[in-house]
Amino acid sequence: MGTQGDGNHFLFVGKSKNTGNTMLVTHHGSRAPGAALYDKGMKVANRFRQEISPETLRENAWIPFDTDEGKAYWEALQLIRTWTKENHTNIHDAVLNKLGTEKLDRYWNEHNFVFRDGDLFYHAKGATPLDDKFMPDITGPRLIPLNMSEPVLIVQGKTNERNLGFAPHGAGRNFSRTQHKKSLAHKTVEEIFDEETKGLDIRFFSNEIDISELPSAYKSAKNVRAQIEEYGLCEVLDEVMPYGCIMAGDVGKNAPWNKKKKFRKA
Ligand SMILES: Nc1nc2c(ncn2[C@@H]2O[C@H](COP(=O)(O)O)[C@@H](O)[C@H]2O)c(=O)[nH]1
Ligand SMILES: [Mn+2]
Repeated sequence: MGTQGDGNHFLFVGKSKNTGNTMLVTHHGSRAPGAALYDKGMKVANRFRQEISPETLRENAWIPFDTDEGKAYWEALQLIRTWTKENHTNIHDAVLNKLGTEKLDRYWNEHNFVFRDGDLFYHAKGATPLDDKFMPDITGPRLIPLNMSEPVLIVQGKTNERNLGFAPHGAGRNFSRTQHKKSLAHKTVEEIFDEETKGLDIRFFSNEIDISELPSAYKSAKNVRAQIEEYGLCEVLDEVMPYGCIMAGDVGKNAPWNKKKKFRKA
């Protein structure tokens, strides 16, 4: 609790285009507790698959909701949701405490999660819910990060015939991490970093640049924004103009948790 993990998890600081206020945006998911639930859930789902529909692929296994297991899984998902929100809140509170300041406002949103509308379950991979029916306890607009050098979009929207009540949750990757690294192999890591992060304060906790998290790893923010507009997916209310961000960095080279272990042993 209170840490953000690695990969594309980030703590982003920027300025509201509308008000000039400083804004802090954190991105991480359900992390280890979510992964543990997923593993357990898939084992249960696979038992149902073998019983109900052995011809269905293992990856497409499901747990029927009208069973004890289905209800328990849904409840566990809600617990994971609470844990995730609490973890974000912890990080935001720690920053406020350190700065000795108060927040003006706070809101959050979710993506890559399961949302329910009556008997329908929406697996919103790559999407963030706009419609309040998916998040009755929601308190503010939704957020769409694109990449570290682009504004985070603050959006709102209603269900329409194209969006099913969801907006894209980000830009998404251009290609795999390995392909991305290969495509830039003719440059040094430092060159790539300097070119892509000019004017920004980008920090990696491990002190190792992770080029697979730089803007070129993600789809063109301009295209994503144009498509949001073309298809009327949601309305952009404000933009958080980037100042900088902190991420774990390349933990393959230098994992902070390994260092901590050594320190504890010493
Ligand atoms: N503002 C930033 N946005 C980023 C950064 N790294 C990734 N991203 C965007 O967030 C989504 C997250 O999606 P997920 O499915 O991987 O959780 C991703 O699609 C990017 O568009 C960043 O450092 N700063
Ligand atoms: Mn993510």
